[in-house]
Amino acid sequence: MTNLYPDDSYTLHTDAYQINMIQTYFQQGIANKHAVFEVFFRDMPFHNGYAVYAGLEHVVHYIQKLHFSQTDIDYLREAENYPEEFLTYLKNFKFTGSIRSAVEGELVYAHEPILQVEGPLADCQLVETAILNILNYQTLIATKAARIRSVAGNDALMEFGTRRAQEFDAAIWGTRAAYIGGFDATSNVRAGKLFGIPISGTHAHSLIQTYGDDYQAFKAYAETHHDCVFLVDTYDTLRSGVPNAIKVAQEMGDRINFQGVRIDSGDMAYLSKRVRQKLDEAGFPDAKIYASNDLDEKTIQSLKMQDAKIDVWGIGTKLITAFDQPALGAVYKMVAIADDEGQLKPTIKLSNNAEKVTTPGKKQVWRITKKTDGKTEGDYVSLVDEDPQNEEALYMFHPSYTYISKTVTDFNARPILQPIFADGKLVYKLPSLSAVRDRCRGALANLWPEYKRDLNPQKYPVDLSQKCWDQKMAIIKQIHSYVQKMPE
Ligand SMILES: Nc1ncnc2c1ncn2[C@@H]1O[C@H](COP(=O)(O)OP(=O)(O)OP(=O)(O)O)[C@@H](O)[C@H]1O
Ligand SMILES: O=P(O)(O)OC[C@H]1O[C@H](OP(=O)(O)OP(=O)(O)O)[C@H](O)[C@@H]1O
Ligand SMILES: O=C(O)c1cccnc1
Repeated sequence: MTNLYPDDSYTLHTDAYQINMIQTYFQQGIANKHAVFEVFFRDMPFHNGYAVYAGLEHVVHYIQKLHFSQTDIDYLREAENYPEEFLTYLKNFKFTGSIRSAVEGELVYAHEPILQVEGPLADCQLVETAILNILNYQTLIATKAARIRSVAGNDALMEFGTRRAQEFDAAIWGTRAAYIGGFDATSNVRAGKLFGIPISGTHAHSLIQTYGDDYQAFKAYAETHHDCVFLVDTYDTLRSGVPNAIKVAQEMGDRINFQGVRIDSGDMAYLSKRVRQKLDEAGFPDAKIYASNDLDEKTIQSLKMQDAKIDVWGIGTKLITAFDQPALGAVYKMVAIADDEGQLKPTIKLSNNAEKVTTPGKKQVWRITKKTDGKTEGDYVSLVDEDPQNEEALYMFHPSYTYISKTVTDFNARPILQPIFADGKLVYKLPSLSAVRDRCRGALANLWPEYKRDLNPQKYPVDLSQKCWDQKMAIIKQIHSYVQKMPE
C-alpha cells in the first residue's frame, strides 16, 4: 500500500545518484564548491524548426518549496542508512543557488542553454532531475500544440487529453503547455481553476446511451443547459444525430444557444460537408461543426486540404502524449566548476559522438534580430562576460562547419537567459498565463516562415561566439594531449 505522508514534498523527486553524489561532496568538504550547470537539448522535437519553452513556472514552485521534511530524512535514514551528520546537513539544506532561464513562451533551439543553475555544487546536483522532468515534458507539449496551431489557422482548438495523459500531473501541466502553444480552451476543469484557462465541454456518447435515443438525449440536455453542442455520431450521424439535433434546436428556439454539433467518428471530410449543408438548410448557418477522434496536425492539415467544414477541433491523445515523439531529450550538464582557489573554470564532457561534446563555460544566449524588420537572424551563444549589443557588426559562423558564416549589421541582440533566482531568492515576477501565450504568438510572428514550415524546415542558426568556440577547442586539445599520454 502507498505510504501517504502529511509532509510529503517534491524534494525526493530526484534520482538516488544525486543524493549519493551530494553525500560524497559533503563528506569531502566540497558541497559548497561553486559550480554551473546548463540545460539544453540536442535535436529539435518533431523535426520542427523551433521549440516553445514551457515549464518555468513549475520549476519556480518546485525550487521555492525545496526542503527535506522530517519524513524525507527518516526515509533516507531507513532506506540508505546515510550517516547522521549527512542527514543533519540535508535537514538544514536551503537552496541558495541562482537560476537563469529562458522565459515561458519564448522560442528555443537545440544546442543552446535554456536554463542555467549556478551555486553550491550540492544545490546544483539536487535539482537536476526535477528540472529536466518538468522542462522535457512541458516544452515538448507546448511545441506540439504550436505545430497544431500552425495548421489550424484561426480555428478554435480545444484540449481534450486528460483521460489519455500519462497521469494527473501530465494532464494538468500538459494542458497549460498546450495553452501556451496556442490552444484556446481545455476540458480539464481543475486546469481551469488552477491556471484560469477557459474550460469547454460538450457531452459524451453515454448521454445518448442513457436515453437510448438521440432526440430524447438532446432534448434533456437542452432543457438543462443554455449552451448546447450535440454529439451526433452515436447511432448514425446523417440519419439520426444531425436531424435530431436540428429538431431540438428548432423546438427550443431562443431558450438555448445552439452552438453546433460534434462529430467523433467516420470520414470527417465527407460528414462535415453533409452536416454543414443540413445545418445551413435548416437555418443554422452560425452553428459550428466540432470534430474529435485521434486528431493531430497531420489529420487537420489533410482535412483542410479536403475542404472539410470543421470549425472547432478537439484534440486529446496525440497532443497530450506527444504521440510521435515521446521525449524531448533535454540534458543537464556541468559547464564550469571552481578550482582550489575558488576560481570558476570551464569544464567539458567529451564523447566520440561529436554531437555529445558539451560547450564549456557559463554562457548567455543572444537572439539576434534585424533592426529593420524585427525578424530573427539566429541565436548567438557567448560566454557570460561578452556583450554583442556593443558590436557594430556581428560575425556569426556555424559551430561545426565554420566556413558557413555571415556578418550581421544593424541588429538587436536580446539576452534569452533571464535572472529567475539570485542566491536562492526569487527575483522574477511570474507573468500571467495569457501574457506567456501572447509572447509565444509574438515570437512566432518574428520567425521567418522557412523555419515554421512543417516539412523539412530550415535549420535555425545557433552559433558560438569566437571566444566561446576558441575556448572549447583549446579545452578539447588540452584533454586530447593529456589522454594521449596515458597507456591504453
Ligand atoms: N477525411 C479524412 N481524412 C483523413 N483522416 C480522417 C478523415 N476522416 C477521419 N480521419 C481520421 O482517421 C482516423 C479514423 O480512425 P478510426 O478508424 O479509429 O475512426 P472511426 O472508425 O471513424 O471511429 P471510431 O472507431 O472511433 O468509432 C481518425 O484519426 C480520424 O481523425
Ligand atoms: O481522440 P482524442 O484526440 O484522444 O480526443 C478525445 C476523445 O475522447 C473522447 O472519446 P472517448 O471514447 O474516450 O469517450 P466518449 O464516449 O465521450 O466518446 C472524445 O469523444 C474523443 O474522441
Ligand atoms: O467536451 C468534450 O466534448 C470532450 C471532453 C473530453 C474528451 N472528449 C470530449
